[in-house]
Amino acid sequence: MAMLELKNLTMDFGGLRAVDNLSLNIEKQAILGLIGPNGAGKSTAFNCVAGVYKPTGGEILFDGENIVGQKPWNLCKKGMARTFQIVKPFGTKSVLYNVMVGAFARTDSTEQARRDAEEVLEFLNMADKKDLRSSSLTIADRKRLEIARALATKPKLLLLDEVMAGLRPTEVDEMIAIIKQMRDNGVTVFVIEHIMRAIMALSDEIVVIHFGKKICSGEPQAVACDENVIKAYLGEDYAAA
Ligand SMILES: Nc1ncnc2c1ncn2[C@@H]1O[C@H](COP(=O)(O)OP(=O)(O)OP(=O)(O)O)[C@@H](O)[C@H]1O
Repeated sequence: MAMLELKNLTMDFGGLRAVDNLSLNIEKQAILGLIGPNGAGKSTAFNCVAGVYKPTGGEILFDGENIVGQKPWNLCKKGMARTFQIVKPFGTKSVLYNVMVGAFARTDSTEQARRDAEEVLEFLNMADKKDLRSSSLTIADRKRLEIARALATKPKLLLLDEVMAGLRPTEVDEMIAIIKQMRDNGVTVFVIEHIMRAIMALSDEIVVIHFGKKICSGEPQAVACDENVIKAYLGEDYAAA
């Protein structure tokens, strides 16, 4: 059974159809990349999956259960976590405190939350930064902190929304390695990303949307050569490179 299945997912904002009959499957422990031009409907699709929006049509099966209409905190308890495009930690609080907030989704014990948070920070190579104020972190570390907060909730499915935007090439490489490691540890990953090099290196499968509709899906190499994808998103320069 797939970890996540979208069946004809549709989301209308008044007269605007932001997501249009989108269907896709993410197998357990796979990484699926969702790409498309600005305004294609990627974040809206994420927000439907994460329970922020109630879709106007279709079904969302999370580990076999139709979760349409369930609230984000319920979904978090069931094992879904997400990061946000705009990173907003509690800036005056320490890195550790911020990650413990995530860990409290799973436990009422402060000691347990601290242990879980420290373990996650260790995994993300941020253990030495745990006492720093979050507002003092670099962009790359803020992105890691965002992932740490999500990971501390112990998700089965992690939704990553542009976690590589603004990173330097070496930081992108580190992030790719971290995400693959998370997958190897058992997490299924649904990722939105504009950096093509990263999405190509990461994804087992890529789905491309344009005006809310799926225009292509498949293995990264095949998607990158698809004529419709080149026209709608990648451009001729990418194809020639
Ligand atoms: N809350 C909202 N109310 C009305 N329209 C919205 C809302 N959220 C998104 N939209 C519209 O839905 C469409 C899809 O937007 P969305 O943010 O999902 O695209 P995206 O693919 O994530 O874009 P980007 O790559 O720029 O983040 C756009 O036309 C956008 O203006």
